Amino acid sequence: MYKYLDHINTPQDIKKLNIQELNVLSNEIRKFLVKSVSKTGGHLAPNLGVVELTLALHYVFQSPKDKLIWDVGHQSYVHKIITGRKDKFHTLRQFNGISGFPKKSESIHDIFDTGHSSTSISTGLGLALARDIKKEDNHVISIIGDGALTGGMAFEALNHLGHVKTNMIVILNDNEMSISKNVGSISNYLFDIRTNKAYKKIKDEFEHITSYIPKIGKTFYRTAGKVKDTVKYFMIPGALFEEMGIKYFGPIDGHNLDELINVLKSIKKLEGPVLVHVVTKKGKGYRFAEEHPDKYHGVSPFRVDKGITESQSISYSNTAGNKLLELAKKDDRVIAITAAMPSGTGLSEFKEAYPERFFDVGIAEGHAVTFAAGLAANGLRPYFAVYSTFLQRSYDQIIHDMCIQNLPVTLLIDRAGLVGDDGETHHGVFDLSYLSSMPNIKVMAPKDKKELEKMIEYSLKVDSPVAIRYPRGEAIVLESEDSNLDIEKWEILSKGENIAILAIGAMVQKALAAKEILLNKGINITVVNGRCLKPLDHEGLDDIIKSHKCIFTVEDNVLSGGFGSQINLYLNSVGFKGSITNIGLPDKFIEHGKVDILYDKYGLSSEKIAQKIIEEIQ
Ligand SMILES: Cc1ncc(C[n+]2csc(CCOP(=O)(O)OP(=O)(O)O)c2C)c(N)n1
Ligand SMILES: CC(=O)[C@@H](O)[C@H](O)COP(=O)(O)O
Ligand SMILES: [Mg+2]
Repeated sequence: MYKYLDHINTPQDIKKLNIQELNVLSNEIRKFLVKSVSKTGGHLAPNLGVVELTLALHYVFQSPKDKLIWDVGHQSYVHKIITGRKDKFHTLRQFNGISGFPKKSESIHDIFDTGHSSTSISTGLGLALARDIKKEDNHVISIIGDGALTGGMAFEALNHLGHVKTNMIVILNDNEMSISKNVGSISNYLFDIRTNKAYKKIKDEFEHITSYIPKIGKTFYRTAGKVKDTVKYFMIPGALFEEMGIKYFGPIDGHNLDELINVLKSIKKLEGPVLVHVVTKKGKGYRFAEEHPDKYHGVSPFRVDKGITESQSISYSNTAGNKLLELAKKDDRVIAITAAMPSGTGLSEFKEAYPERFFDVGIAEGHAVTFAAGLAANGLRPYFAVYSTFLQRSYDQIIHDMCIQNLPVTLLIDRAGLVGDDGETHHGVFDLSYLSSMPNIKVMAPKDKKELEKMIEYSLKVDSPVAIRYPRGEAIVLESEDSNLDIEKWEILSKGENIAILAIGAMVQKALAAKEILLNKGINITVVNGRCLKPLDHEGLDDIIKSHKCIFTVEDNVLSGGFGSQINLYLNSVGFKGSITNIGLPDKFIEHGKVDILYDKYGLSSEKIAQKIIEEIQ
């Protein structure tokens, strides 16, 4: 089928090919990627952009002795394909299949597990300094994208690297894209480097003039040296990195295997830290992805000849974005913030409508929270829309900058609960636990679309931090006549006898379906929408325990510290004598796979909830 790819099983096989053959192999890998990812879904455009770069790295270095660390890791598919996982590639991101990110458990060539951004230089530096201490001999290579370089941690690591000056290589894969167009002053700086055509001409002229200087006199020579240093800041590509103590090489064409291999071979011999600036095209080789690298960053299954079809359904993300836009029209204090995910969080239209009140801060979730707190401290009403898993980066900022000062920042926490295919690094299953332990913040989760809208409206009326968490995907609308106008009060959705399920967020729908299953078996239970976790609706709970002796709590969060834990604490404090059973996620990292498969495996499907209730009451 494939002339070269069929014979590539280990990185050693790459080394047997010449440049011409490697170029043919690159084309074959692109075909393979498009065909395979069109069936499984996955991060297509980032991988199409790094085919030659990955081959060149494996050609020049000796993996796994030399350590390749992929930042975020969403662009490690080519690396996976040539390190023995080509035959399993059709299982990518499927339950029990290979992961969409590097996993040490999968291969000796995967050095470090990733999924979150901007960690590769810190990891690499740790590996390199451990190597030095243990007197080992290998190369450490961190491959970081221009988007990931907007994350503060990357700069903390460069700061450290330039100081300790150990042997380490940083490959900066610059495709001008984060998920959307990359933003920020560093991104502008890289753009200037890439496009500085005048640089070479001016540099040549300057060197020509200064070559006469020794004949003129020492003083002038010294002065000219200083001028040259100053000019360097403006003229020499990568001066920023050079000044940090890191040798800069580039920009290099990341699709030219000859050039890539030659440069990598040369820098391999150098002492000290080196940064190689490689310019690539995201989506290269597949027309649709080249034209819309943002839309092809991560894709669901699609037809290769037609490209992706965009979903027509309204997601929770779009619901939140639309509601925010509506509020912004009426209230000019409303500000929207994203950390490099404007479209994923439903803010694209807000960005178009109110560019002056929209901020993309780059992959900088910690900064986003403190920045929002600053805006709130000066009277504005910032909304930070962020995936639950990435908000973990802001734990201290939420406490120190939002909650202690009781500032009215609202966190719109998208992708809460199980997210599916991205797996353990991306599930948003800790937020209820860590947020509900913080004073001053209100923590909510809507059962459906209408309730999300209501919560966002409510957040604008209160003068304190608010966190609203909602799941990935289509926004459902549940039938309910909510007589309760107070969103902090719980809602009784169905009245039964003696047994009550208290559910939160996406689990309310599961609880209602479990109730139907039980009704068919002659068991009539109460279902409560526990939409506000903090403050906890004590009055509502008091009423429920008056008439129910068996309480079940259901949440798509870890059991430890979450919805059920908070209810247990309260029921203990009032001396509840009945039984309480908590249903939620266990104390382990949850693997990847379709959400419904995972719900079922971890007891959160309606069938499993009903089954658990039957077991407990028998
Ligand atoms: C902490 C964190 N925030 C956000 C994300 C979501 N995310 C994944 S890839 C990506 C863009 C990365 O851009 P870049 O590093 O340039 O890689 P490219 O896809 O362009 O190759 C973002 C924002 C993440 N993985 N981790
Ligand atoms: C690699 C990464 O972190 C993102 O690309 C993430 O996979 C996006 O997830 P969604 O598909 O839910 O937007
Ligand atoms: Mg990029």
